[in-house]
Amino acid sequence: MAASSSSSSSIKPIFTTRSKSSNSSKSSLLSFLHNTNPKPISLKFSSHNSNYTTPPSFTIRNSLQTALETSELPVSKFQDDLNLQAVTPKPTILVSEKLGEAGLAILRSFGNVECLYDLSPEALCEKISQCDALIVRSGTKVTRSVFEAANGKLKVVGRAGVGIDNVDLQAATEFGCLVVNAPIANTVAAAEHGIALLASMARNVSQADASIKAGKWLRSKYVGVSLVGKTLAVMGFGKVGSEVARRAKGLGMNVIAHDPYAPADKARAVGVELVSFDQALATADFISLHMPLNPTTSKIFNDETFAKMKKGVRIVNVARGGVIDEEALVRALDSGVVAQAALDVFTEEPPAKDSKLVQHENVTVTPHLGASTKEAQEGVAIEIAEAVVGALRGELSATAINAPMVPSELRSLAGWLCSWYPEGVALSL
Ligand SMILES: NC(=O)C1=CN([C@@H]2O[C@H](COP(=O)(O)OP(=O)(O)OC[C@H]3O[C@@H](n4cnc5c(N)ncnc54)[C@H](O)[C@@H]3O)[C@@H](O)[C@H]2O)C=CC1
Ligand SMILES: O=C(O)C(=O)COP(=O)(O)O
Repeated sequence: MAASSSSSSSIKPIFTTRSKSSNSSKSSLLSFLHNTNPKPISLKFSSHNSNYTTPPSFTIRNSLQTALETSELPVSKFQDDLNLQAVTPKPTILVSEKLGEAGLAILRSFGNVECLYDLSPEALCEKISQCDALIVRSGTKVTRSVFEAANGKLKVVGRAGVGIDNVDLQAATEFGCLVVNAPIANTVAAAEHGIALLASMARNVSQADASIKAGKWLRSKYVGVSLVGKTLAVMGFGKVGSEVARRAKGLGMNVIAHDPYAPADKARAVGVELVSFDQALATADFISLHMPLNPTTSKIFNDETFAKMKKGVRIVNVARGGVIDEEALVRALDSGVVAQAALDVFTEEPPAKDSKLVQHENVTVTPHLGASTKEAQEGVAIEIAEAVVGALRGELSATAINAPMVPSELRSLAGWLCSWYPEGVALSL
């Protein structure tokens, strides 16, 4: 494939585009074709070194379809030529973890849906080469091996939730696979779970519950601490963090937040003061974690940072286990620097049965339930199904985490066009 910045008369066809206003509702993977730059740009492809001899995937055809519909070309000529509608097969969508019915219904109306919930990593790699899209939650690791095994067929990975730390984004991008998530629908559920853990930790609810079921009646052992008037540091003032802050203020807490990227006016609007990381640690009676897991936040809570906390601090984590050095947390609990922790998430999920952290008497745990309400799961399922179907249709995704599709699609499109037009093709924009 060769690309040049000038057009050539020996090359056909020339795709020109209509003005943006002519079809504003239709976004496309080829939306960059809607170029308002008066200087024409053209990409020239020739078949000389193209490896593409097979017809394009449905995604490419859908993108091309959209491009044709929004162009000034005599569409029928090309539609007849390319037989876009007739050759489009139904995509295969693999759902590897439990997804709400409403989302599955949307997916089924568009493609062939296979729900296989307990695939081993090896079985996933074996299956993936037959799939156009994969939908996961937090339990499926979408590793480089998965993208390698997909052999170019996998076009979209949909994360039915927020955190995308279980998807190798670098590999996805390299393999031309779009990753989309569902960032909105589980925000309130996660915030409510954070508040549930905060309150139950402060009043020893789970320990007291276990003791009474074991035949004990320990009223003095389980005297708790009050929330009102205490300082809560929200670490990560995004969607979940800000909802936790709002609710904590309703409980009479003094709320501060640390987030290097949060706008001060957003915090002010909730009545929250944005502070530095160290200031948050030094001031807080309670710390609630709501940042994503990434290389910057990995084990950001460690021996050094626990040492900066107020003695007797209480920590809630509904973000990701990996933001805490779990061995350091055990040490901090043993020394009393951390009085209690309430954890929904763990570095390894599920954690080992004999995990010192999980078994610690001052630790309350739940099995990654932050997003697990009926309402949130229905919402997330719809949100991710719409995002995945949109991406497969060739539409530009509002929740794309990476954006590898344009070059990849263009390469595939170029190869395919070259197989139809061996003398070469120019896209004039
Ligand atoms: N336990 C569960 O079931 C759930 C867990 N989550 C976790 O919660 C995280 C947050 O979710 P949302 O609030 O929806 O995401 P979000 O993207 O709206 O908020 C994350 C915030 O963290 C901030 N941040 C990034 N690096 C930071 C750092 N080093 N220190 C402090 N703040 C930092 C960002 O600026 C952003 O404002 C997700 O990434 C996910 O891992 C989300 C939903 C459910
Ligand atoms: O949305 C998130 O980031 C979550 O952690 C929710 O995870 P889940 O989809 O319940 O496995």
